[in-house]
Amino acid sequence: MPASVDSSRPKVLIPEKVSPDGLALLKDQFDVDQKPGLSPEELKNIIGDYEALIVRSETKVTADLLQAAKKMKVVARAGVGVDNVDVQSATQHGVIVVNSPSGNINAAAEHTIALLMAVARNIGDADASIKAGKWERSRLTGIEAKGKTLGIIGLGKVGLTVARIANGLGMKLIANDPYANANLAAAASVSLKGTLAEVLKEADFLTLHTPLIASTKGMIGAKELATMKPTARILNVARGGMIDETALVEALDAGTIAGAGMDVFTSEPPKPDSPASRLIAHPKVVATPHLGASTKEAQENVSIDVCEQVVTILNGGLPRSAVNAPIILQEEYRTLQPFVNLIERMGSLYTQHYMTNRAASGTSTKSFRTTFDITYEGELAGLNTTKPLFAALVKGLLTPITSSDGLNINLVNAELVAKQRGILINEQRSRENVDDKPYSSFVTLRARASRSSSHARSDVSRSSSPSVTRQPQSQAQDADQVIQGFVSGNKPYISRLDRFKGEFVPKGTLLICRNFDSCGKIGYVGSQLGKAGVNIRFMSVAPLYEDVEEVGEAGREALMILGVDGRVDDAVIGKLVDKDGVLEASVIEFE
Ligand SMILES: NC(=O)c1ccc[n+]([C@@H]2O[C@H](COP(=O)([O-])OP(=O)(O)OC[C@H]3O[C@@H](n4cnc5c(N)ncnc54)[C@H](O)[C@@H]3O)[C@@H](O)[C@H]2O)c1
Ligand SMILES: O=C(O)[C@H](O)COP(=O)(O)O
Repeated sequence: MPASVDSSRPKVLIPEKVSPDGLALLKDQFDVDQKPGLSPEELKNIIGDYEALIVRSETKVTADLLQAAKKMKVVARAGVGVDNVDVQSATQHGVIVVNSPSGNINAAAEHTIALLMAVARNIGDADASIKAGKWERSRLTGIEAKGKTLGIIGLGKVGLTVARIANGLGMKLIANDPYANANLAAAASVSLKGTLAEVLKEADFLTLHTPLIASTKGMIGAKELATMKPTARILNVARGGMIDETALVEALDAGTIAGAGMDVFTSEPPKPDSPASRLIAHPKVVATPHLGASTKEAQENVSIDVCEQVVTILNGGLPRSAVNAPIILQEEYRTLQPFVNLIERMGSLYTQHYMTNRAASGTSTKSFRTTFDITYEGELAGLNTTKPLFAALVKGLLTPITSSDGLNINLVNAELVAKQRGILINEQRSRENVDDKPYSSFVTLRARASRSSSHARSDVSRSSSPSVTRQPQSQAQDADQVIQGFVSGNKPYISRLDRFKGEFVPKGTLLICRNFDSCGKIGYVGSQLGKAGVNIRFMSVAPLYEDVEEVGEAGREALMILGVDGRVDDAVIGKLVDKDGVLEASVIEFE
């Protein structure tokens, strides 16, 4: 019987143009139907026959479509962004969504360099001019890349690749990425700057390579553009929405920014008369229609990557890049889920408390932590596998600083992701007796100070986004950072945060303040939050872990942990961190 009419073979539908290199991997085992140009209605009518769907960015995989996809096991996105897939609905239907987070890195980096050169040498303008029959040599004089400073915002996979190519062009490289790995940056000849402002001030070319997340949305607006050199040129091959398009058009008009190379826009394709359309039409702008990933090679890579994953899933395995794959397998769920939950929250608390959303009085210092020790004590030490706990830690550390579609950590890929980011995680087990405690297992997460990182036992290494920490004034700059927790009644508790002990549940929005342990501090914080309309749900005080006599009166501090409803914005934090108030405050969001 010919393969195509064997009704027992799973069926794969491809309603868009996807490179044939990956599709060849499917054809031995599955019936593959390529049907470009289907209307949403036609797609819905036939989707019920298929076990797998492979798309790029054009097909809208809606909740309605997934409802009709009764046999569907996997939706594969041949690229990174899954904005066109209703991932939540897929999860509800038990459909795994996979993507290809690395297949188009080089293409995006090379496109950035292409735009840089095009902007430097007026290529778009010159091309239009000569095609119009003109010969304008002096008007179109450009500048060279060699010797110029390239400011890179976001030194991840694409940013680092851009840096390596630009290094070959003789450019001076500077970058801002609070989570960048200092070793990888140094190896690429990039000098890391502590603030975005420093990069903006020095850059001759500025290129953006961050995900579009809350902290990067609108990160380059009128205020930031005003601090740049009037000769500076800006490139964006990441995502629309990070640059205020109206402000950029105004700066180009005013001559306070010299040019721009844009591949991505707030609305795609741009609506007529939108700020994106005005930017594209600007004579100082070279624009491309989201072509960063559109090379033959990148399309082959992403096609092979996702088709391999479709084969794995349809054969009952776990994919390497699932957007919504579980961290734990069904059979381990009951034992491990509470600890997966705890450890993911400990990782998230680490990143948010030490690296983001933190304000402190006085001068703060940033430090990069990439070596972690995680110790499992009590019953947990006897587990056959700690892989899900490891994956939960990597996920917790990285999720607060990555877009949901850029990094999908699961059981299969956690180790690889950690390795790519240069994070070392040493797992240790201790059978210390916890009989006298209200819990059976206990977890300690220790971020090593750089002085001790060279002694790290690297039995497990994974990636992590490097950390920038504003350290507490009273904490030695080279002290380890410690978080401890346990599970009781299936609920996660944090029991130690650095030098402070006190139990709290890592849930909802928490405001964590460090203060001198003196009268009036709780009242001060309560009154500032009250004025800002922020409701306090609960409050817990964590005193020093050490003997107070050892730290002396000056070091007598405590933590206040408040569960709050409502937004604690920078203005409120600014009021809290005050001589009458607290020494430091951070806002932590848990799902
Ligand atoms: N135009 C295209 O076709 C195309 C193709 C591929 C990737 N992309 C986009 O390029 C961007 C980068 O992709 P990637 O694979 O390098 O991602 P990545 O996750 O490897 O790197 C992102 C980096 O940004 C850093 N970062 C996060 N928040 C930051 C902040 N507030 N300030 C400075 N740095 C911050 C992270 O620490 C990380 O190092 C993404 O937006 C991705 O969607 C676009
Ligand atoms: O998300 C991506 O992978 C890139 O932005 C490219 O998307 P595309 O497949 O639509 O070119």
